[in-house]
Amino acid sequence: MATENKNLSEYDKNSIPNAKDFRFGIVVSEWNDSITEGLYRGAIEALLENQVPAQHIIRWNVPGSFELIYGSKKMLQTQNVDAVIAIGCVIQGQTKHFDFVCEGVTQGIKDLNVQTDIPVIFCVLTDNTMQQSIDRSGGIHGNKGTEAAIAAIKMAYIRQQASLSHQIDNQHLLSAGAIQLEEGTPLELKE
Ligand SMILES: Nc1c(NC[C@H](O)[C@H](O)[C@H](O)CO)[nH]c(=O)[nH]c1=O
Ligand SMILES: CC(=O)[C@@H](O)COP(=O)(O)O
Repeated sequence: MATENKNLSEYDKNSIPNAKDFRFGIVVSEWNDSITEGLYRGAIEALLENQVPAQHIIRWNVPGSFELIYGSKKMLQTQNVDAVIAIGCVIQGQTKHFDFVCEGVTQGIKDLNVQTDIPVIFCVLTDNTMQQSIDRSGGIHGNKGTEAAIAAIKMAYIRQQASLSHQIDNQHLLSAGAIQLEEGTPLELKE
């Protein structure tokens, strides 16, 4: 279904997990900043609307969308976050550069999701015209930043539940004597 048939800002508020304890990193590209600032506003408003404390949100700026890869990697490596939102806007110019930037940032963010344990949300517009970007960053088609923030909350929750499930499995295996901890290994179930 194309974006024109779906408002990017609409979501079922009853389907959103409690996000008050989650921490989020937001990496924002400075290219097309009139658009990326609109995407950021959509994201921050959705996070705050879902009880994420402002002090649980860390923002870094990078020069362009291609740098979202490195910025997101360092964010998740050095900051205590449960998800990262990568915000950018790539608009077709006169050359093939658009294709390489879009493919590069897409593959780079995909790689971060494969190679690390922190979800990185792809909030990068890849548009033919500035008007298309305006329409998707708070215009007639809603705000992709809102969509990305909701995705970030849901993925942080999935990560949390997966971790808890794994710890409970280990506890059961320990109790059944199926596995043993190395001497001195503390057993603690994280909240
Ligand atoms: N043309 C756009 C760019 N280009 C810049 C690259 O993202 C990158 O910063 C540069 O190649 C140096 O590594 N970036 C955007 O985000 N949007 C564009 O439309
Ligand atoms: C996505 C880009 O890098 C592009 O907007 C740059 O414009 P041009 O292809 O005209 O150099």
